[in-house]
Order: sequence, then C-alpha cells, then structure tokens
Amino acid sequence: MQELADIGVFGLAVMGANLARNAARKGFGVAVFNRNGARTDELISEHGSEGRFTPSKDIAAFVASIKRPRPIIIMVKAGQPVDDVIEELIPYLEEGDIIIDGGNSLFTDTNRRFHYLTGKKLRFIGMGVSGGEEGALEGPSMMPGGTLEAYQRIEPIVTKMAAQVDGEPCCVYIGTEGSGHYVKMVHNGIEYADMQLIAEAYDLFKTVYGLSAPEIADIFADWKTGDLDSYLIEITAAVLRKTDSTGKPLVDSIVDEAEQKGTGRWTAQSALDLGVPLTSITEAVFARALSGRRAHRIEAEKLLPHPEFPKRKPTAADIEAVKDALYASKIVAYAQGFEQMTAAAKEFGWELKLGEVSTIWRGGCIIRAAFLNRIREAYESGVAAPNLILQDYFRDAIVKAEPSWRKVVSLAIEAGVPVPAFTSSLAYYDGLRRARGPANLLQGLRDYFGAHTYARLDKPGKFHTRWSQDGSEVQTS
Ligand SMILES: NC(=O)C1=CN([C@@H]2O[C@H](COP(=O)(O)OP(=O)(O)OC[C@H]3O[C@@H](n4cnc5c(N)ncnc54)[C@H](OP(=O)(O)O)[C@@H]3O)[C@@H](O)[C@H]2O)C=CC1
Ligand SMILES: O=C(CO)[C@H](O)[C@H](O)COP(=O)(O)O
Repeated sequence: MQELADIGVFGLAVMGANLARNAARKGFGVAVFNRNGARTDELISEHGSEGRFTPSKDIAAFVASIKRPRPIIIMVKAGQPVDDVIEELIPYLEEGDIIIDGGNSLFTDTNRRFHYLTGKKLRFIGMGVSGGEEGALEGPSMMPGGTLEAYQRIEPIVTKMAAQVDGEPCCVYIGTEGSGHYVKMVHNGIEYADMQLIAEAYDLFKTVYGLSAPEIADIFADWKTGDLDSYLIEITAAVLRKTDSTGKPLVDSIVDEAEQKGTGRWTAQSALDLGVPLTSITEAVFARALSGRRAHRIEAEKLLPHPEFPKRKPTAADIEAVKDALYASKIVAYAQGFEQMTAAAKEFGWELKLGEVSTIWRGGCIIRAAFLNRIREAYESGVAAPNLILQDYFRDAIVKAEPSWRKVVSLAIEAGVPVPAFTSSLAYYDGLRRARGPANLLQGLRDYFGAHTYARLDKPGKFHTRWSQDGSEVQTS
C-alpha cells in the first residue's frame, strides 16, 4: 500500500500543478486531483518522476490518500468554484482537517468561509500565493491567514515550499480570518501601481523622446542595478527586447488593452471603504479601465486635437529624471498600500505585522524588490511613522527626487502624454506635506447647502452658519 501523502492539491492548472511539483521536489508526498482528469494525467506523465505523487480521479480516493489531519490546498478559479470545491470536499473530511485556499479570493469570501468551516469543526486557511507560474514551482511568496494552530500544522511544508531570502522563508503567518488574502490583495494592488508606473516611464521614452523598444529595454536593464532593482523592472527589459517572427519588437504588436481579474479593483474598493487615500493604485486600476475602451480611444484620437511634441533623444539627465519620478512615485504607492493595511488591521481587528509582510515580499512574489529591504528596516527600527514617506530613508529619497519628478510630470502634461500614476502620486505628496489644505472651503460649502456643520481653528465644538437667513453662526455641539 502506498504511503499516505503529506498534503493534497486540488486544481492542477498552472498554479496548482506547479505548487504540487514544488512540494514533491522538496520531498513531500503530494496527493493530486483536478476536476478534469486530463490535467492530472498530464502532470503525472510529464512530471511524475519529480517526486512522490498520488493521483486520484475521484474526490473520496483523493482525500483518503492524505495523512490526517489532512492539509488540502485548493488552487482553482477564484469565486464560486472555491465554494463548489469546499462543498465537494466536506463529506469526505474529518474534524481538524485543513482546507487551504491558495487562489486570489476576495478577503470577505475568505472571512465567510473561515467561519462556515470553523462551525463544521474543519479548519480553513486563506493563503495568498504570489510568484506566478515560475514562483509556484521554484518558490513563491505565501501569505497564510486563519487560525494560528492550523497554520502551525502546515508550517513545515509551506515554509519549505516558499522562496528563501537570506535564509528566511517568504512565508509567515499573517493573522486570522481573511487577513492573508487581504495582504495578497494589497500586494496585487501595489503590483498594479508598479506596472502602471513602468508603463508611464515607457510611454515617455517612446512618445516624448521617440526611443525604440530595444533602446528603452537598455534603460530598464540599467535601472535593474540601482534603487529600482526589482523583478518587474527586470522583466520589463526582457519584454521590451523580445522580437516576434517578423524580427520586430513584440511589444509594438501587442494590443494596448490591459485586462484585470479583480484584485487591483478590490484593493481600491476597500481603500474607499476604509477612507484611505490610495491614489496611485486606484489610478492604475482606472488606467486599465481606460485602456479597455480602445474603440472609444481610436475614435477620440480622430476627433480631438492633440499636441504634436517635437521628439528629441533624451540626455542622461532626462533619463535620470524619469528614473527619479518613477522611484518617488513608487515610494508613494507602497506608502499608501502599507497605510491601507494598517487601516484594515484596525478596522477588522487583525494584528498585521507589516515588517514581516515586507520581509516575505522580498522574494518569490511579483513585486519583489531590493526596495522592500528598506521598508523592512523602517518597520524594524521601531520608529512608528504614520506614513512610510516620513521614515528617514524614504523622506530623503523622495525629497531628493522631487525636482525631477515635478519636471517629468510637467513635461508629460505639456506633451499631452498621460502619466496618471506619476501625477496622482505627486499630487498626494503635495497634499500630504501641507498642514493646511483647501478643505475648509469644502466644509463651508457643505454647511451652506446642507447645514452639515464645521469645526473652527480658534475654538472647540461644531458650528453652523445661517447662510441664507441672518448670516449668524450658532454652535451645534
Ligand atoms: N496564474 C497566476 O499567475 C496566478 C494565479 N493565482 C490564483 O490561483 C488560482 C488558480 O490560478 P490558475 O492556476 O491560473 O488557474 P485558473 O484560475 O485558470 O483556474 C483553473 C483551475 O480551476 C479549476 N476549476 C474551475 N472551476 C472549477 C469548479 N467549479 N470545480 C472544480 N474546479 C474548478 C479548473 O479545473 P478544470 O481543469 O477541470 O477546468 C482548473 O484546475 C486563481 O485563484 C488565481 O487567481 C494566484 C497567483 C498567480
Ligand atoms: O496574483 C497574481 C500575481 O501576484 C496574478 O498574476 C494576478 O492574476 C494578476 O492580476 P491581473 O490578472 O488582474 O493583472
């Protein structure tokens, strides 16, 4: 009789198959199941020799082939399929078994599933997994949330499967309920902002300076060695350098419509609910939405005049300025993402350790970057600044970059090239560093049309002015 597997993987598309192979390569016995059995056959025929797999074609046999208490990773399409799979598994599970949802589930769904399964004496972990196809195989960043004792049962397996940076696994217990999926959602939101900023830098080089894709690839390859060192900068150079069968840059033939599966939008929606000014990520979501209106854009280009900007090759200083603008905007995006996690922890009663979050994002995941070491140091220093921008390292970096950032945004505006993430990040920065903004007028207007009241700088309490009556002011509280 075959030895029982250490873990089960349900769902063998790119992510599930590679996570299963990852676990098997690390020496764990892995039970595998997919609704369409052809994927199971394919995994075993192509990679069965990589480790100890137990394939099954029915759920009862799959569950029975796993050591108790059974940890089962579900890696299926997010949404209803996760609920369907949970219902299919429940009849075969026993008290204490652990379902781990490794997909990009919405954190409120994870909260619901966590409480539902706890009520059935089963344990549930919502585990964000980042790293794409390659990360799942070679070592992803993992963000598990649920009960601590359920995590402790799977910890020896998942910490071995995760990417390792400086001897530390990119996997740590995040907190209870849907907190792991929340953190993964914000990771993806930051991923949206990072990518949008890169796309805006690319657009400036292409549209304002007239550089070709391979010329821009050289710039990004150069940036890989500095402050911007990151996986996304590295793959940007690779994407820009790639030619297609005609020998021309592939990127020039890709349709300029960005798709989205939802995690960026959810991040922005949650920020709105929490009242967090998450401008960079939200602009990145809107930029994808506008990119999706391609037919409108094609029509509008014919109807709306747009400035013809004389193209000239960039100087080294021009390139450096775009780099500074990208770096400063990136600091804003991360500061906003971390502020959102702080607000969510408070709102939902989670104890999120943001230093640990930055630690596990240093490897395996899509936003992995040298930069995350600086964020980790900021949190480890124990100096609790309410906003990362106010930590010494980031404050110095952003102040140094500010003149170039402003110059680049002005140039883009003058040239009619949209850089919404650069622009909104700068506007956020300018708003943040003003002790007194213009919202006093908003309050006056609100009080005028709706008697909504206002506070005064010179005395405590709330006040209302009888604007359309005798103009007198009354104290309301
Ligand atoms: N692709 C990526 O880079 C990343 C993906 N993720 C997340 O990981 C999860 C898996 O992603 P990915 O591997 O790309 O696969 P997909 O999201 O494309 O999902 C395909 C898998 O879901 C299964 N499935 C769909 N509906 C059902 C159902 N009702 N019952 C049972 N199984 C079902 C499919 O089974 P069948 O073969 O039978 O159709 C297949 O195994 C998703 O939540 C995704 O968002 C997370 C990080 C990165
Ligand atoms: O989770 C991921 C990486 O971390 C996925 O790649 C995600 O699907 C990307 O999101 P979108 O498809 O919306 O761009």
